[in-house]
Amino acid sequence: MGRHEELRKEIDQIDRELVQLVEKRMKVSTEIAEYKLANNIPVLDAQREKKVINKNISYLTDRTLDSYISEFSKHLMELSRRRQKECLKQHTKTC
Ligand SMILES: O=C(O)C(=O)C[C@]1(C(=O)O)C=C[C@@H](O)C=C1
Repeated sequence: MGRHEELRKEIDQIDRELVQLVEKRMKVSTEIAEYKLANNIPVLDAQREKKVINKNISYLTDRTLDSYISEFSKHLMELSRRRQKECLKQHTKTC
């Protein structure tokens, strides 16, 4: 196997793990949505989002990746909010 293919295999494995973790995160987010619905709490919590971004950046060892992880976290939470809203709207068993 050439080096390119070898590295792609590595990426594929990382993506598999990432997808599994994102799925797990989305499930927890859905549970939070249920809690928010029951307790009349809005989906967006801007303060919490700032904390999550800073926390995630702090896990990095490579400081040159700060802005990437900041953006990645923002995207992740945007998707999480979208999913929460979708679940609250439909309120079906799939969520
Ligand atoms: O912590 C919450 O209240 C959540 O709903 C989770 C979450 C997240 O995905 O991390 C999603 C939406 C909020 O704006 C803040 C954080």
